[in-house]
Amino acid sequence: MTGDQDDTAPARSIVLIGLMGAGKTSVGRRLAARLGLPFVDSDAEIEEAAGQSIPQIFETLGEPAFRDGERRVIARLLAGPPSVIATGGGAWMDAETRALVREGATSVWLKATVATLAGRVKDKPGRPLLHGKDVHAVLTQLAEQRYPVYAEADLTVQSRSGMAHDEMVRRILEGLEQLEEGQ
Ligand SMILES: Nc1ncnc2c1ncn2[C@@H]1O[C@H](COP(=O)(O)OP(=O)(O)O)[C@@H](O)[C@H]1O
Ligand SMILES: O=C(O)C1=C[C@@H](OP(=O)(O)O)[C@@H](O)[C@H](O)C1
Ligand SMILES: [Mg+2]
Repeated sequence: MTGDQDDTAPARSIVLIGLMGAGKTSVGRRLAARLGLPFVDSDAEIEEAAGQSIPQIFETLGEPAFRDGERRVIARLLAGPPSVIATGGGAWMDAETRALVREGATSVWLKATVATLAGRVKDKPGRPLLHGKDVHAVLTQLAEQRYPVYAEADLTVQSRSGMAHDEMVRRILEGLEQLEEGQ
């Protein structure tokens, strides 16, 4: 063991899913550092490939084109070395993506209440689905559509308002360990 790094890095990628504000990006980066794995974020990869921000992509190319790019980027990331992969909140709703993740990675749903999520993402730019909308109402509707599908993840970890990022990392590591023991 060196520093904060864990010497038992998993052989498969870990794919973080969940609604906007769940912590996929910020907790994912810390989880990767803890496990000594590369961290990748599908939104950042799409932005780099397109040379545009997520809001610009939605505006100029439209959401269907974004979803296409998202599916392709995640397939490419899954074909690479084991990593912690933060996805965008809608990625898991694609059946092809779910099948690929099931085949080659471990999926982790970062679950939180709409109130917690809304508190984290309101007034933050960069999420076109929320821009100029009633954030609580949009998240409530997305939660209704998506939570039953997110629930198919290999592991669910509850995030609460005010919970430190590192506490989430600890809970994820604990859950992954239990998952491994049960296999
Ligand atoms: N467990 C947490 N505790 C405190 N703040 C958090 C937590 N998880 C996320 N946040 C904050 O919420 C915001 C959104 O998190 P982010 O990682 O971008 O979520 P996602 O990628 O799932 O949309 C960030 O400002 C982040 O620091
Ligand atoms: O939930 C969604 O459909 C989206 C979530 C965003 O990522 P985060 O979940 O990281 O905010 C980003 O992919 C895009 O704005 C669409
Ligand atoms: Mg994110």
